[in-house]
Amino acid sequence: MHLLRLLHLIGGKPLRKLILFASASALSTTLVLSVVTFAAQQIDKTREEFVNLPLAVLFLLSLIVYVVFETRLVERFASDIEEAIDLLRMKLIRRLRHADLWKIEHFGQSRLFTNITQSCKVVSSNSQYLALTMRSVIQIGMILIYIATVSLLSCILLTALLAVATTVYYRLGLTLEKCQEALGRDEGKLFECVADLLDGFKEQRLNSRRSRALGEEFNELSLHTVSSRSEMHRQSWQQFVFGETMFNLMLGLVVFVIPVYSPSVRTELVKISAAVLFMVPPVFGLMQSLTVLRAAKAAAGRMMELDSELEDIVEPCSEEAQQSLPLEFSEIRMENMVFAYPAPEGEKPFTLGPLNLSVKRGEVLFITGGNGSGKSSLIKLLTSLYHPEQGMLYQDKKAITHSEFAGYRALMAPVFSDFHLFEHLYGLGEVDTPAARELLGWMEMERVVGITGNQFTRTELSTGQRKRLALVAALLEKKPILILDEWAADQDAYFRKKFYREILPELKRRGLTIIAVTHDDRYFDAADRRIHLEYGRLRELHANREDQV
Ligand SMILES: Nc1ncnc2c1ncn2[C@@H]1O[C@H](COP(=O)(O)OP(=O)(O)OP(=O)(O)O)[C@@H](O)[C@H]1O
Repeated sequence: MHLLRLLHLIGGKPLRKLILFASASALSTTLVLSVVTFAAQQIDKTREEFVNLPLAVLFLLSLIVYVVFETRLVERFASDIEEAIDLLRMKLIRRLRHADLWKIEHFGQSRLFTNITQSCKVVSSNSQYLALTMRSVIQIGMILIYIATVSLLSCILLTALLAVATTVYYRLGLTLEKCQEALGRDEGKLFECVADLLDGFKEQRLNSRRSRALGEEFNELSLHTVSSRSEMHRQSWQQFVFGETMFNLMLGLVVFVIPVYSPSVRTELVKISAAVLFMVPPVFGLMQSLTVLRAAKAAAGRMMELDSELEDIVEPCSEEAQQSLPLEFSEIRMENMVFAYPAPEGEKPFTLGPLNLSVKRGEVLFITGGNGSGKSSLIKLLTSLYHPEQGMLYQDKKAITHSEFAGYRALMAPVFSDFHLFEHLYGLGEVDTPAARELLGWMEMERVVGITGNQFTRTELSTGQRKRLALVAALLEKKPILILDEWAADQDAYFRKKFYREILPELKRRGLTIIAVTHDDRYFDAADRRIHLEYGRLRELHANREDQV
């Protein structure tokens, strides 16, 4: 079972301890039952008027043992399962951090997000039911043994009835689960519709026909959800009524059926009925936990599955085995690199290459080309985030192998076209405050945002402003190569000019190597070299002319 496999992550011992606590708790309840029925019998036999003190003490002791072990069981299980979830979650994040970009792009973000956040929550909030199941099963077993010591026939009949009841209850639970899944799907569609409404709020406000159609769609989906939810409640109630009925049937079996087949048992009917009544909490506990546990089990299964899938998409070389490369270099080079995107059957795949490109230290290189010509893909290849089908990357004479990717990437600080602005400047350690202040001033952002600790004071800004901050963050990394993908596209005319005429030359003067994807033909002369891409093929051009070299 996935939950137990999850517990195994923190070693086998916790499980043994849990079984021990569950057994002690179950044993003490059975002892309470024996003491109560024995005391009742004694009172009936001897007609004593005084309390049987030793029995009362034993009763209290058993109760104390029960409370102590039951509390320890739940506490222990909660902390063990949280520890196991934490281990698995850390493992997932570690794998995710080292995943191959191409594979992660095709993995499905929502699935990753749901599993790492939601599934952990489901397992965490429902898994205490595993402790309840464990304790309930042991307790039912002990009570049945107790009944067997009183009447073997009663024990056999009650066990058979209990087995049938549990099986049917479980099957009813499966139907209920299907209803819950259907409800989940319907609710998902409903939430998508709400998300559509919020994301496209402006568009729907400006178009009343679209707004009405969206409203009608929402009504239809909402009605669907209502009927799915009603069906789920019906099934859930049916399951509950079945559980109660089966329980009453057990009592009926004791009082009306068993005496017919075993007349000698008549004197013990009180004992057996009391034992059956003592079974109420564990039987209901078991039934309740079976339903809830299925959700926790499914969530734990999803996390385990994600773990093994992520194992397949991590880059082949572990973090520990990565070797560093010298930060000094005279050139980085792509040699005969070919990369093809998969294409639908019968269609020609977009192929980049063969690419041969050398970038010298201190050079400003512009990459130009039409939409879809392969510029961003080339950047991903050059930064070793995508892996080619053929060809290699070189740092000077050294071919970059899997174990040197981290060292090679350490040369570069990027601002991608679909950049993410981290509010925290992760990995910078102590921020060089004067340098940060100078950069913010340079980007004309010093009045808008500051840096305290190693965090921007705000990031809710316009796209152009956020890009300026992303450039500040990249420059604070103090890497020798700056990679920019259409950085100036969101800047106003004034700042675009400042970028090409002031910032880039100053960065070059400071010794940075700059590789920039750009469409700004007015400023092509700001580069030392320009390469142009057309349908994945590369041509080298003069920086300010279209003609081929
Ligand atoms: N994930 C993908 N799966 C399949 N094909 C893709 C994928 N991403 C890009 N492509 C294909 O690769 C080609 C190059 O894409 P790329 O993003 O590198 O172009 P680009 O030159 O950066 O374009 P733009 O100027 O529009 O940003 C595109 O024509 C597209 O068809």
